[in-house]
Order: sequence, then structure tokens, then C-alpha cells
Amino acid sequence: MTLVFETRQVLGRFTLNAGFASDNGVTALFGRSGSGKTSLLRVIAGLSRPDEGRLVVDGEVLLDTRERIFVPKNRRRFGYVFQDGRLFPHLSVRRNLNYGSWFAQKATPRSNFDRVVDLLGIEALLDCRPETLSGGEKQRVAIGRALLSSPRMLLMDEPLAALDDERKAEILPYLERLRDEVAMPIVYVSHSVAEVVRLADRVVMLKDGQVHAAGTPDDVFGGSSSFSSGERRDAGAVLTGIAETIDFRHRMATIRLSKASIVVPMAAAITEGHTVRVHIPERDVMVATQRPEGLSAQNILEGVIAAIEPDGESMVRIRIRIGGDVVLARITAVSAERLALALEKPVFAVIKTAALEG
Ligand SMILES: Nc1ncnc2c1ncn2[C@@H]1O[C@H](COP(=O)(O)OP(=O)(O)OP(=O)(O)O)[C@@H](O)[C@H]1O
Repeated sequence: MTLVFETRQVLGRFTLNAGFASDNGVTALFGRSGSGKTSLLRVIAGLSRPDEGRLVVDGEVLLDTRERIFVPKNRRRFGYVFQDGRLFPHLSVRRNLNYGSWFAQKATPRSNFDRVVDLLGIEALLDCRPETLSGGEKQRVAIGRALLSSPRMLLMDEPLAALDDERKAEILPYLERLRDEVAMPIVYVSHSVAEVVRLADRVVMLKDGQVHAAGTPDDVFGGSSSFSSGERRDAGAVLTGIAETIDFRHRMATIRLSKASIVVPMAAAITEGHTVRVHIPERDVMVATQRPEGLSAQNILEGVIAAIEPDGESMVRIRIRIGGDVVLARITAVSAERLALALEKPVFAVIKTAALEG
């Protein structure tokens, strides 16, 4: 499945002028409040008609303003998941799910229903009414309903925003399974760096209605200089590793990276042998020229300096290469000078364990 999209739309004083291309996997539309994420999603969904635009999904033109093509929303075959699950309160979970398949062009085979129920872990809930479910359970049902409408693409608008941290942690592993097992593009709107880092294959970062940066989470979060202070705190490296061992007593997992291993607090559902992504915020990395001792930080990784980039007047960003991985650190230019940091110099990246996310 492929998706090619571009649009231009004037909304009052706001102009949306953006586009992106993707295939299967999660494309995150990321940006601050008011950057245009929802407006973009609405154009894709067919909920609003842009002044100019083109949307092609797997070769089929669903929108082309020049050619006067506008396929209405109910014929686009997209599944939607909103912030608030929007389940029908008077229907059981099973009937809510079946409602999705009712609108599918073909009848949903029984096996598909079972597969979706299994994927989202909602079998025990089938006879419940929505009001008896937790927020996370409701969202899982809402995702199931969207999947059972046999969509060719899923559009998710901040599906976790209304949930508390515990519910978010509960549902994230299901979203990861969805990403890994469902062969369709997923467009995922979020303003959470942690969520995007964990789920997205590609990030389209919007700013004032335009694409400000696009690429892998590492490309986009690995050191853009135009983050707000909140985003700046979360900027850093995103590394992929394998969960090697899990210490259930302390709820810590050891993740094998390309050369070294690091220990991270265990996220809700890390399984040994599975691939996980680890986000190391650059603010939580210190640089040492000798291996420090007697520190509370558990992760001290040996590497070499791959780059030193100025970042603002008094700061520098250091890229530390550790085998095939790169960890970022943002330190003052004065510290870099004092430590005589230079390209290819061997250093130790001191990572505060609490800063890692599974
Ligand atoms: N129909 C409209 N008429 C006028 N302005 C609009 C309209 N729709 C959206 N806007 C403006 O477009 C801008 C982008 O809004 P949008 O909801 O797309 O942002 P967002 O990134 O999704 O924000 P949030 O994260 O807060 O949901 C805002 O300034 C909004 O006020």
C-alpha cells in the first residue's frame, strides 16, 4: 500500500500547505497545538475539501482538485480512531465491533473478527457495555471497530490523549502489534514525542501548517534546533535493540544494542527476544573522558565522538558513536572546551537510567 498526499487550504488566518508520502507502517503527524495536524487529517479523511490537493492511495486517486475528483469520505474505506473512542453506549462490545463490519464492502469473515479480537486482547470484554470499560479498553474496542470495517488505511487522531499514563502504557503494546501485523498505512496524529518515538516509522513534523521536518524518528528528533522547551527536553537519540534479559523483581530490562547493552525501566509489555526502541533524551546524557566510578547512573557506554555541532550561543550537541548506534548529548560549549572534546576522541556517555523509555 502506498499513500501520496499534498494539500493547500486556507482556514481563516491559517494556511495549510503540506504533504507527505508513505507506505505500510505508522506515519506520525507531529507538532504543537495549532500546527495543523487535525486539519491535515480531515483533508485525508474527506471531512474537508481543500482549495488544492491530491490524495492517491495505492494508485487510486481519491482527491485531485485539478481533475475535480473528490471521493466522499464513506467511499474512501478508511478506518478512524478518535481521541474519545466514540463507542455506541447502548450496544455491547461485540455489537460495536460488528457495526464496523456492517459498513465493510464485503462481509467480514469470522476468522477476521477472531483475529482482531485476539490482536487487541478484547475477548473477555465482548459482552460488556462500553460504560463498564476502562479508557484503555474502550480505545482498544474503537481500534477493533475501525479494523473490522476492512479499511485500506487507518487514521488515528490522538488516540491516547484522553488516557492517563497507566492506560497509555497498557494500550501501547497493542498499537505496536497493530503496526507490526497489519499491512496498511496508519496515519497517527500525536503531540507526544515519547509516543511517536515508540510507534512511528516516519514522522512528519508540522509547524504553522507546513512540513518543518520529515524522516525517521531519529532524523526528526535527533537534534532539531527548533523545538519548544518541552520538546527540547525530549529531543535525543532513538535506538533499536533486542530485549535481552528482564529483571522482574526490579522491573528493569537489559537491551542489547549494536555494541553495548543498556538497562532500562521495564515498560508494560517488554518480552525477551523482542525488538524494542529506546529513547535517550540528550539532556540526560553526560560526557566523560574517563570511565566515571561511584555514580548512580547504571549505563556508562564507551564510544567515540562522531560530531560536535554548535546549538545556540552557549551549547553544543555531541554525537557519540557506540558501535552502530549514535547517542546525543547536549552540553555547554565551556564544558566541551574544558574536556578538550574533538572528533574521534574516545569518551564515555553517562546515561541516567530513569531517562530511558522502552
Ligand atoms: N474551519 C476553520 N476555520 C478557521 N480556522 C481553522 C479552521 N480549522 C482549523 N483552523 C485553524 O487552523 C489551525 C490549525 O488547527 P488544527 O486543529 O489543525 O491544529 P492541531 O495541530 O491539530 O492542534 P491540536 O493539537 O490542538 O489539536 C488553528 O489555528 C485553527 O484555529
